Amino acid sequence: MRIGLTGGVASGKSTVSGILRELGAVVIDADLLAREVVEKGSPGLERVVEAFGPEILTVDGEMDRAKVGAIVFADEPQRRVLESIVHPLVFERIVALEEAATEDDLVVHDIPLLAESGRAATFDAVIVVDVPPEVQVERMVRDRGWTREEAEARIAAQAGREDRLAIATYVIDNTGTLDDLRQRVTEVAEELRSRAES
Ligand SMILES: CC(C)(COP(=O)(O)OP(=O)(O)OC[C@H]1O[C@@H](n2cnc3c(N)ncnc32)[C@H](O)[C@@H]1O)[C@@H](O)C(=O)NCCC(=O)NCCS
Ligand SMILES: Nc1ncnc2c1ncn2[C@@H]1O[C@H](COP(=O)(O)OP(=O)(O)OP(=O)(O)O)[C@@H](O)[C@H]1O
Repeated sequence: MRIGLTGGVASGKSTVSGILRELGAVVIDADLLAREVVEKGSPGLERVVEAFGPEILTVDGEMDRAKVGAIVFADEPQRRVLESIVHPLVFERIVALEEAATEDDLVVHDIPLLAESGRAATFDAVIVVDVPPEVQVERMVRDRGWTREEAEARIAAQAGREDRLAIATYVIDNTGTLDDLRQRVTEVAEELRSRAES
């Protein structure tokens, strides 16, 4: 089964995918792939430098993620430019990783922008991790040291909560404790396994 996993920034997707991995799922993480395709010295990073200038590199030749984030989350056309470079490269890697998975695997695609992509219907089921925007902001400020403004800019760059909930087969409410989350994820994984068997 191919499962889409999504949720707003800092909703808890990585935490959920970590639990699913412990429960035996194969996880394909789009954020991780989006980092790999612009690694130091990669053709992807070369293209980002052509578009945004060498000032987005650190002294070590890595992409300065904070600098690029400050540019693209303040300016939608710039964000589209970055996405037009990164997304096709990520998609290529997703296809290659999927080919490596076996038929019995529960393959979970952690895709932050699944609602925006229009690809939700290509999955057998979609899990949406849901928290209200106040909780997203609180967790970004608490755990990432971002300002409230930075956190709000990232939320504003994404689909609204209702648009994400509209693509959900399963909603995972993550306003409770991490123990509550683990219990709900385990329930959803069991339902997915019984669907796969039927
Ligand atoms: C702008 C960048 C350099 C900022 O890096 P940073 O380390 O601060 O964030 P990171 O990559 O870990 O992403 C954290 C979260 O931000 C949100 N986010 C990232 N990119 C985007 C985007 N283009 N639009 C809306 N939200 C986004 C997602 O919720 C993601 O889970 C980076 O996010 C990036 O390269 N974005 C473009 C690629 C992309 O769209 N990735 C998202 C899924 S493929
Ligand atoms: N139920 C919870 N209670 C408290 N903190 C939580 C809970 N779930 C997740 N967190 C914390 O909130 C932060 C965001 O979670 P996580 O990194 O899993 O979100 P994400 O959706 O993957 O984020 P991103 O969109 O940036 O990839 C993390 O610091 C995580 O430890």
